[in-house]
Amino acid sequence: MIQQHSETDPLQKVIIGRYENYNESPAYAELVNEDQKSGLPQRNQLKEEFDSFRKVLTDAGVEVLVPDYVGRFVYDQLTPRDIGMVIGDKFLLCNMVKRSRRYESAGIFRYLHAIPDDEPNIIIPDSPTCFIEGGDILIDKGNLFVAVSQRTNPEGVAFLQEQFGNEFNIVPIEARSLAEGENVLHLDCMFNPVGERTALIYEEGFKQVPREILNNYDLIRVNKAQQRELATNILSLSQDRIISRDHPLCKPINDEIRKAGIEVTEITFDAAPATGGSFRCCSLPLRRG
Ligand SMILES: NC(=O)NCCC[C@H](N)C(=O)O
Repeated sequence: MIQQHSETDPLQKVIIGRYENYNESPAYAELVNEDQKSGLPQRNQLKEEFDSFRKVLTDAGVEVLVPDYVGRFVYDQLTPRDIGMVIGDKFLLCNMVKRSRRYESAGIFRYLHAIPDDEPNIIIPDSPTCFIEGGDILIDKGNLFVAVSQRTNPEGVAFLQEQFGNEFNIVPIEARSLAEGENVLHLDCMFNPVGERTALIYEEGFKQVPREILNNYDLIRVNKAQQRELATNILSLSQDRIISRDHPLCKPINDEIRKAGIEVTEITFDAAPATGGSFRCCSLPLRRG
C-alpha cells in the first residue's frame, strides 16, 4: 500500500538513492545541473554517506528500498525524489526534463508492481511536453504546492490540477530562474515543512510567496549561502524528528529547528549535494502515516 498526505507524517517506507554503479560508464556521464560543474564526488564517499543515511532510517523502523540498476543509460540514480511522487493513494510517474533521467523510472518498476490495483493508481502525464519532477511537489495540510522551476513547466501544473484538483488545493509557485540570478533547481531547494506548523524557506527563490505558506507556517528563513548547501532539503521522519546535513552552513538552521521542539539527526552528507541533491532529493517516500 502507498500513502502520503503530508511531508511530516511518520515515514514508514522509502526508496533511497542508489550509489552502487555510480558513474561506472563515464562515456554516458551528462552534467545535468549547475552544481555538477564544480566537480563530481567519488563512489567510496557516496557509499559511506548513504550507508549512514540508511542506518538512521532503518534504526528508526523505516523500511528502506533501493532502485535496481538501470544501466549505462543514466548518469546517476542518487536522487529518486524527482522520478515520481506518492500523492494521497496514487503514484505520479514524472516526465523529466533531462533525457538521461527519464530512464531512471525503470529502476523502481519492481516497487510499482507491488502497488495494489496498480494501473489505475499510477498516473502518467499524457503529453511529452508536460514536465513535472517530484522535487517540485510538496504535500501538506490539504495543499499540493507545485513550483514552475528549472524542471516543471506550467503544463505540468495544469496536469496536476486536472488529476488532483478535486482532492487537494493546488498551489502554484513560481521559482526565480538562473537568468534572474537564482539557482533553485526544485521547490524542495527553497521550501520544506517541518514539524506541525514550521517550514524552512528561502524567500529570494520565490517570485511571490503564496498565502497558503504565509498563513499556515512559522517560517525559518534560510539565506543564500545556506540555500546553496541545500539547507531546506531535509527529510522528515515524523513531526518530531528530521534528518539534516552536518555542515557548518546548515548548523544555524538545524539549531532553529531544534528550538521549534524537533529532534535533528545530523549526518555528514557532502557527496550527493555536490550532484545537486540532499536528503529530500535522495529519498522517495512510498508510505507515510
Ligand atoms: N529535488 C531535487 O532538487 N533533486 C536534485 C536532483 C539532482 C539531479 N542531479 C538533477 O540535476 O536532476
